[in-house]
Amino acid sequence: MAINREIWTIRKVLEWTRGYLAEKGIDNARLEAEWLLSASLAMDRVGLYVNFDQPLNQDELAAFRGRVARRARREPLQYILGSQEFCGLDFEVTPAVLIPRHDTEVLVTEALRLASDAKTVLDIGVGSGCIAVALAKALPAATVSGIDASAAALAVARRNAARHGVDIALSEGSLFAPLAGQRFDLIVSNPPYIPSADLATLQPEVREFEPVTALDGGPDGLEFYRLIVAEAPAHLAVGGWLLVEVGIDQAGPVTALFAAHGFGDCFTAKDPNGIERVVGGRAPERRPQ
Ligand SMILES: C[S@@+](CC[C@H](N)C(=O)[O-])C[C@H]1O[C@@H](n2cnc3c(N)ncnc32)[C@H](O)[C@@H]1O
Repeated sequence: MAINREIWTIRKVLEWTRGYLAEKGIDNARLEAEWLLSASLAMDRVGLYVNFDQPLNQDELAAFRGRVARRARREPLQYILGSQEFCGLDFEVTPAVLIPRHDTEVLVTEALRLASDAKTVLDIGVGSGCIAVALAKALPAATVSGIDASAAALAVARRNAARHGVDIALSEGSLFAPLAGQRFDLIVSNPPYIPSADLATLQPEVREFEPVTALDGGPDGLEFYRLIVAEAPAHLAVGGWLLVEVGIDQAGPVTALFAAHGFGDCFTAKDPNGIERVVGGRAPERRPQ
């Protein structure tokens, strides 16, 4: 796309970009080229197909080139486009937040299956707000709270709550620190869970662009589960549920943590790829004081 005098139609731009992005190691290069061009022309993908022979003007080419260059450096498509769909809702994403993953939707599904009568809900590590907003939409009578250690992530969560017309009580702090004395019917969390030594092996989109504070789960990846499972009983109502997302091969050790802290009705649930993705359990019985 360097020769200025050439005529670059939508068809030609897409063909060139598919090849270029594929060379840079990007799967689904054609589809990504279409998303990037759609954003640059403010035209949906069907529009691209029906206007294949339309030439791009210099401004359109410049805007598109900038986006392609970012993607070629392996910046995630979602940060370039500024959004990601989750549970059928469109979320703003910036480099301050983890990009919502479809695998996480099973956490929302299980929470709604088990605790559809929850009146008070807490999401620890709220990030973009995807889980908290999806739960708030599905449980309009519930009061939903979210905690994150990152002020920048909370700003994104606040905009996503406003975008979807839900009220979420957002607080900055570590785990349960801002919540002394508060109890919830349902606590959910998708905490950082990548073992520290594995961070360097992640694909560049994740390793170089997503916030490390959303990924690093300590030496064995289980650091946050130890803290959350130990502290959750003091913040769960009688019969309340704790549900956490887990990484590959973590369901066993995390279930053991739940059992060691007296949780009942412990279960695991798989994501659509057949990987154990959620561990849950009910608040341990409270001993008389
Ligand atoms: C894996 S991301 C999950 C984000 C979002 N809930 C989702 O599922 O896409 C984990 C989140 O935990 C936050 N976090 C990391 N350490 C924390 C801590 N000590 N207390 C509260 N939140 C923390 C990160 O800032 C990040 O937003």
